[in-house]
Amino acid sequence: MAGATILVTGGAGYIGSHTVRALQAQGYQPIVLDNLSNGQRAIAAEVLQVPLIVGDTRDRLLLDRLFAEHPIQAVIHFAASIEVGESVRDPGNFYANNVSGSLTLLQAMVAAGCQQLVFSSTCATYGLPQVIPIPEDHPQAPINPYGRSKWMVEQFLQDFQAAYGLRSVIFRYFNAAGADPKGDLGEAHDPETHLIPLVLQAAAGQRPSIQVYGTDYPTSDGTCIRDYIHVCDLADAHVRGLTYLADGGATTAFNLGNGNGFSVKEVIATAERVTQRSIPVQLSDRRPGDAIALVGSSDKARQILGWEPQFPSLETMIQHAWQWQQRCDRPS
Ligand SMILES: NC(=O)c1ccc[n+]([C@@H]2O[C@H](COP(=O)([O-])OP(=O)(O)OC[C@H]3O[C@@H](n4cnc5c(N)ncnc54)[C@H](O)[C@@H]3O)[C@@H](O)[C@H]2O)c1
Ligand SMILES: O=c1ccn([C@@H]2O[C@H](COP(=O)(O)OP(=O)(O)O[C@H]3O[C@H](CO)[C@@H](O)[C@H](O)[C@H]3O)[C@@H](O)[C@H]2O)c(=O)[nH]1
Repeated sequence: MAGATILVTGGAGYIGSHTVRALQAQGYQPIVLDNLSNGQRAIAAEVLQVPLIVGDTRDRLLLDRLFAEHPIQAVIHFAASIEVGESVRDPGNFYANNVSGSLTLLQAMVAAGCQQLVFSSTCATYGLPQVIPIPEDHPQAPINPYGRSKWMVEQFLQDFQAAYGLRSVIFRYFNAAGADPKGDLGEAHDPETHLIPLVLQAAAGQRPSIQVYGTDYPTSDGTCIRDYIHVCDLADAHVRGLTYLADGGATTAFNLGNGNGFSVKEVIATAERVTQRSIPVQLSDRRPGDAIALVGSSDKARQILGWEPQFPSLETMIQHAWQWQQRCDRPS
């Protein structure tokens, strides 16, 4: 499939931009559709020099035009609203963007005869885990609108395979972290809500402290536990997902994580070691919608896709994110 045109929705965002680079490295021709609500025009247009169509996944006329004008072999669908806390405060916008946007895209794909999709889902679809590490066949019972929005789309994908033959790889990521080791791509959200970049902003003195959301969880130090996965390892999995679909693979879901859980306090301590700075901490109430612990088994992706994370260490992820953070600090 090298040389094939791949539509990447949300390709100006964090995981999408790293995936565009991985596609380019393998000889694919990515084109990006992004409404720039949370993405960076300069990253797409200047750093990656990828064709960027500024538009929305809910715009069916635009999608029909894109499929008519480009020989799109497959779609990688990142475009979504992503913050758990915001989904609790404003579920309407979440469902409108994540559910309607995905449905509009799927219908446009069917109309255009494009039959292969890689979809960004999340470990948040599992809800409160009954076993750790979580396998893919764990019951899905999301506890926030964000997770529910992704779970709904996962169900559409089963129906779309049965009815229209549209096949999908569903990736349930754990917590994306890190940055391209080259140093020119990374997480650039404004405002930022994710733990590691916020911790590094506190280390850099750009914010007075890092707030720890909840210290009374039933974990060893009272703070939430997450499984962090390097963004370049996520990007590599997407390229493998395309190969799986091109080889005729049926719709299925894969976890993408490292299988190691780190508490919020452990992340902060690791960041202090990496940056050699002390990071002021403010203990706060729990954030609505947060699961206590999310750690996944990714054996299925290893076995079926031959995927093996290249940067499994949390220190390395934070090191790469710190390199990116310092580059962003420098005047260009
Ligand atoms: N970051 C994580 O840890 C994580 C974990 C699990 C799943 N995910 C999923 O991965 C995907 C990418 O996440 P990310 O962290 O790169 O987020 P991001 O916000 O950096 O990227 C999403 C991109 O989609 C664009 N977008 C949003 N709605 C759109 C729409 N309707 N039409 C066109 N473009 C739109 C945004 O402008 C942004 O560039 C999302 O679907 C997210 O739910 C992320
Ligand atoms: O200032 C902060 C920010 C976060 N946290 C905590 O750190 C952990 C991680 O939070 P965050 O980095 O916001 O990620 P999640 O809420 O776990 O969500 C991310 O990871 C999910 C998969 O677990 C994805 O589905 C989401 O899209 C993505 O935003 C959580 O326990 C938060 O409560 C803090 O204590 N202080």
